Amino acid sequence: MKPLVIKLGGVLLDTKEALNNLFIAINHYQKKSARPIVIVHGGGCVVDELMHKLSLPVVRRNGLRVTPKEQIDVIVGALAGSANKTLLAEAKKHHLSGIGLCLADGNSVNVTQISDDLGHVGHATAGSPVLINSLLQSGHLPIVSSIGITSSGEMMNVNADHAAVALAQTLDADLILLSDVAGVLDANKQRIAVLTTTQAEELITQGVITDGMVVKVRSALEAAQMLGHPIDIASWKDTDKLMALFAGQPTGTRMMG
Ligand SMILES: Nc1ncnc2c1ncn2[C@@H]1O[C@H](COP(=O)(O)OP(=O)(O)O)[C@@H](O)[C@H]1O
Ligand SMILES: CC(=O)N[C@@H](CCC(=O)OP(=O)(O)O)C(=O)O
Repeated sequence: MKPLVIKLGGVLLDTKEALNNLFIAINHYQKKSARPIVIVHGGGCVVDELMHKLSLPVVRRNGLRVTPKEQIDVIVGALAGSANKTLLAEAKKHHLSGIGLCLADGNSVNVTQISDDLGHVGHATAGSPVLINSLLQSGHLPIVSSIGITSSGEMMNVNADHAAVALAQTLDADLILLSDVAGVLDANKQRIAVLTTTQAEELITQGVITDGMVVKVRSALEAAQMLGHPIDIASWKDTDKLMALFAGQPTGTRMMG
């Protein structure tokens, strides 16, 4: 059975009740289904809060955080440290055997620097499935942060949607991108049930899809094309629909590629 990669991020990491509900759903699903789960996470909000406390500037370009050399250490601390361990703690509380990893562990996702302009921001591509598959076979729940390391040993900050796509490719897995919205919304703020590449690019041009959702939508469409099946963008807030979502029902926006 194909593994299921679930991408988490955003304010979820700061929302105790929603995290609790999500892990209840993961626990129930793991008891009911033989399908292994892998979590990939970001934590842009956790990074923003830390930057604010440290009086460091937050600069994003096309949805990606500009990450100067002198900031990569604190960003690694926030994502591979605080955010990763927050999720690991939640897994433990729900009696799930979480293993905290980053993209570089087991060379699961390969990362190269995108450009000097963005600094320590990585482009992610599929790597080796060996480590994560062996963890899944022994009943663990891998929880993977979006921090990667280049072949020359440089730490890179990877957008977590990009990281999730690359990891889903590594594992030939199904992929769900969870966010704080019901799905991709149209100009009237209504959830769009199904979206193709052409429709999505029109909505981006019209300014209906903006900010982080542009990266998410393009990542999902790329993944749908590469994996050969649709990808769902859905809400972590819809607790009662999570089990159905994990089982393959479209509760958010189904991205067709
Ligand atoms: N058309 C759209 N539909 C839904 N959300 C959108 C849209 N355009 C912009 N957004 C914004 O994108 C956000 C989700 O992207 P992002 O903040 O990067 O999510 P996450 O941190 O969960 O990965 C939403 O909270 C919303 O503010
Ligand atoms: C390069 C880049 O933009 N990295 C992201 C990584 C975290 C992330 O993507 O978190 P969410 O999924 O919560 O948005 C950042 O620093 O915010």
